[in-house]
Amino acid sequence: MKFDAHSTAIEGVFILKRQEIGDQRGSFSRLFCAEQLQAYGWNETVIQSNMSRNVGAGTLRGLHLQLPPHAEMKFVQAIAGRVWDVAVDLRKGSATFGQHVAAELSAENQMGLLIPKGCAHGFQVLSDSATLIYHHSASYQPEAESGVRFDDVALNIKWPLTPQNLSPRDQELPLLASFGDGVTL
Ligand SMILES: Cc1cn([C@H]2C[C@H](O)[C@@H](COP(=O)(O)OP(=O)(O)O[C@H]3O[C@H](C)C(=O)[C@H](O)[C@H]3O)O2)c(=O)[nH]c1=O
Repeated sequence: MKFDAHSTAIEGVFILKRQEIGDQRGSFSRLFCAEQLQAYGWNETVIQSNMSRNVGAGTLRGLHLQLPPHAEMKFVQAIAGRVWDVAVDLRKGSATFGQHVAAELSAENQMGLLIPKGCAHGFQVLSDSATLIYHHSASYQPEAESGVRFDDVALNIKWPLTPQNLSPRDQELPLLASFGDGVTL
């Protein structure tokens, strides 16, 4: 079983399509493979895996990242429904600082987004509900949690639907300008 990888405009952000093998009983697919993902920069242990269950088209979570020394890589996949998944480059010295890439992730298209340290992640639900699985290379450290506002004009993210259901925290996240010239990793 192999992941079909596609690079993006942001270095280190990859779209990885998992393989699904079906038969008369249903199907089998691999959600993570350390050996294969090394080729796309994942050279650390999976420390935590999380599940995000979401209801309501338009629901938006993010854009979040953990700051050093707890910066983390994430591999995000949809196992039910459809989301518009976004990564924003906040790395100091990156040629794409402040830029973002987006991809539709769904149970059907089997796509996942590999997000390197120093990039913020967020998504918007496109279906009535959606469930995401995350693999993380670091543990959750609330004191290291940061993020950038989903509607910051400096990011110019064209969310497909009217954003809904944002948490109070997400509504108050800082703007890109507050990151100066970026996160030092
Ligand atoms: C992320 C996380 C959260 N929590 C607790 C903290 C809260 O009590 C509750 C919900 O947390 P939060 O509102 O931060 O969840 P999301 O807004 O979905 O955050 C996630 O959504 C964006 C899009 C991401 O990329 C991150 O994985 C993550 O930040 O779960 C934990 O106990 N462990 C965790 O790893």
